[in-house]
Amino acid sequence: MSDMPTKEQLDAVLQEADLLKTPQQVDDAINRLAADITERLQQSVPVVYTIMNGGLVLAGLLLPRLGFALEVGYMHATRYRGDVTGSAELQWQAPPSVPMADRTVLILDDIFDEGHTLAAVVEACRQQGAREVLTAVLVNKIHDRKTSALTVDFVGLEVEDRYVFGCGMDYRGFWRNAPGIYAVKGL
Ligand SMILES: O=P(O)(O)OC[C@H]1O[C@H](OP(=O)(O)OP(=O)(O)O)[C@H](O)[C@@H]1O
Ligand code: HPA
Repeated sequence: MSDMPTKEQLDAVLQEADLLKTPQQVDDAINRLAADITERLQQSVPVVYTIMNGGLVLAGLLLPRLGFALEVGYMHATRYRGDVTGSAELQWQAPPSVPMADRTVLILDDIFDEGHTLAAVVEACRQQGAREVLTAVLVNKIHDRKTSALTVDFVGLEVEDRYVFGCGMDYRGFWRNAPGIYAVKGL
């Protein structure tokens, strides 16, 4: 990955970006996710795993809206490592933090793009003996380059085929904290 961008460059990225989803649209989507997940999982006492770093914002906003007994864990798997294109190989920087044998598992992530990351994580959960593995993402990116047959169980929002950031998603490691969902100018 290239050198760290300057503050001026980072500010310009946000200023020039296209706002695809407002903070209100994100909030409404997370309410819908919470209702659908509650209906499906409220009896299951699941382990809810966040995939770091991208899933962090979704987890923080979603978990308090789930009013049933659950356990929380995290894992850090990365394919992009701060770049805007993914490498073939998934790197595990932190393996799953809570045992999942014979449990219902819900995986939270920010974005389902080409699908490598979530497919690999779901496979890892199955190998560790999870009884059932469900997935939830804030954003599904619409294109025909999906690399896995995985169907995400709970999707908050759909976005067009551009490089997006905000609400957990980064541009070169930055702007995960942007409160809406933005597309980088020219990408
Ligand atoms: O569907 P895919 O094409 O596999 O892309 C989606 C994944 O890419 C991002 O992770 P990244 O590897 O950038 O790590 P991060 O969460 O630390 O940003 C994002 O958080 C997803 O986990
Ligand atoms: O469009 C994206 N934005 C941020 N992170 C990502 N990881 C995969 N696709 C994206």
